[in-house]
Amino acid sequence: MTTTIQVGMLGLGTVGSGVITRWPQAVTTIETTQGIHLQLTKVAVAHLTRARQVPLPPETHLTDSITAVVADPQIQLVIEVMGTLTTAKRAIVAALTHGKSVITANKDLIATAGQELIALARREHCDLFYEASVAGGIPILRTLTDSYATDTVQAVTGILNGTANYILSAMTAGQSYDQALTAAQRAGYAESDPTNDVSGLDTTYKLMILGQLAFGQPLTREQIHPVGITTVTAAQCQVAARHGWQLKLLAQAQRAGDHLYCRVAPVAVPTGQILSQVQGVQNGVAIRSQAIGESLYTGPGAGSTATANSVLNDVLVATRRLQQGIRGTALSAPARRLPVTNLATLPQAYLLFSDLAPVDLQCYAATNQLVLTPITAGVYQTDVLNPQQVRILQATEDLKLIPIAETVQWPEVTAQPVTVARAALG
Ligand SMILES: NC(=O)C1=CN([C@@H]2O[C@H](COP(=O)(O)OP(=O)(O)OC[C@H]3O[C@@H](n4cnc5c(N)ncnc54)[C@H](OP(=O)(O)O)[C@@H]3O)[C@@H](O)[C@H]2O)C=CC1
Ligand SMILES: N[C@@H](CC=O)C(=O)O
Repeated sequence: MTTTIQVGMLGLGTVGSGVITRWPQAVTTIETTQGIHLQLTKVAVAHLTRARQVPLPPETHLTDSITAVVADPQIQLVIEVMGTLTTAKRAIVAALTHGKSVITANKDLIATAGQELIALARREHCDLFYEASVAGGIPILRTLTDSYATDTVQAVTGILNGTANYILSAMTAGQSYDQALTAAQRAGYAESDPTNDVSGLDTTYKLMILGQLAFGQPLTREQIHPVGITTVTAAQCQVAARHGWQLKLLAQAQRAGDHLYCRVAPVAVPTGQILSQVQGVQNGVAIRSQAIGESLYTGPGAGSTATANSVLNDVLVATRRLQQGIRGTALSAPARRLPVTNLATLPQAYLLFSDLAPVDLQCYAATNQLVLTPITAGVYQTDVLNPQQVRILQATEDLKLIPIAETVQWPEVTAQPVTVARAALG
C-alpha cells in the first residue's frame, strides 16, 4: 500500500526552484523504491505576486505565511530554502516543535545554531538534515558521517564557496572582480547579499559544519578569523597563475598532536596540487584520514539543480526514516575539545605583492631580516616568515601577503594521536 506524506517548503528562489524542477523525478523514485507518495502541499514565499520561473505542481498552494506551512498538522516534512538567520530559525524551531522533520540548506544557521537545533530535533523525535549547506551538490556531509565512521580524519582542506571560486577563476582568465561577481549573481551562485561569499564568512560557516562532523569539534568564527577575497586583484591572480600558483579561497582544518589548526583565507596553491585545478563554481574537499589516506571530492558548490539534488536526497532519507519510525538521530557529543589555533600563527612562506619601489623594498627587507626571491616585477616569494615578520609586513599598506599552500612549519608533535568521536548527521 502506498503511504502519502505531505511536504511543505519555505522559499522558492534559486534552490527552491531547483527543488520544484527535480520534484517529479524525486517523487517517482521515492514512490518506486519506498512505496511512499510525496505531496508538496504548501510553499511559502515573501512576495506572493512575484513571477515564478517554474510552475508548481497542481496540488501545491502558494502562501506568504510561514506559519501556514510549519503549523499545518497534515505536513510531516518541511524544506527550508529561504535563508536568513532569525526568521529561518524561528520557522525551523516551530516546525520541529510541531513534530515535523526538517531539511535545510542554511549554512549560516546550522553553523551558528546547529547544535541547539539538533538537540531540539532529538527531543522532538524529528530529523534535521542539512546536506546542501556545505559544498552545494557534493554529498560531503553524509560521506563524512557514514563513510568515515570508523576512520579518523586528520585534515580537511576545501574550496567551499562557488561564488568566490568563480570570481578568482574568472579574474585569472582576465575578467574584472565586478564582472565576475555580477556573472556569479546572475547564475544564482551568490547569496542574495553576496557579502558573506566574498568576505570568507560563508566559507567559514561551512568549515564550522565540516569541523563538527569531521573532528567532533565546535569551531568558532573568531577562531577561524576569515580573510576574504575582496582585496585580491585580477592582476595578482594572473601573475600568480603565470608563475605556477592558483589563488584559491581555502578552508583548512588540520589536527596536529592535540591541537586543531584552522584558517579561511586566499592561499597560493601550486598548480601541481589537485585543489588548484578546481575551477569556476566547482568546489573541492580534500580529506586526509588515518585509514583512507588522501581523498578528494569535487562537484558544483552552488547553483539551482545541484543544490536541489542534495536537498532532495535528504528528503529521500527523511521520508524513509519517517516510514520506518526512526527519527531524531542521536548525536554523539564531542568526546574532546582540542585547543584551536589559527594556521596564520605558524611559520610559513608567502607570495608578496609590492607596490613599493624595488629599492625601498630592498631596504625594508634588510631592516626586517626578510629573504625575498623575485618572481617578476613587484612580486616576490618570501622565505618562511615567523608571525612577527608577517605582522610587520601586513602593517605596510603597499604590501600584500598571500600564504603559499603546504609551506607551514608544523610544531613538533609529541602527544599521542587523539581519537575524537564524531557527530552523526542529524
Ligand atoms: N544559491 C545556491 O546555490 C545555494 C544556496 N544555499 C542556501 O539556500 C538558501 C536559499 O538560497 P537561494 O535559493 O539562493 O535564495 P533566494 O534568495 O534565491 O531565494 C530565497 C527565497 O526565500 C523566500 N523568502 C525570503 N524571506 C522569506 C520570508 N520571510 N517568508 C517566506 N519566504 C521568504 C523568497 O521569496 P520571494 O521569492 O517571494 O522573494 C525566495 O523565494 C539560503 O540559505 C542559501 O544560503 C545553499 C547552497 C547553495
Ligand atoms: N553562495 C554560496 C552558495 C552555496 O552555498 C556559494 O557561492 O557557494
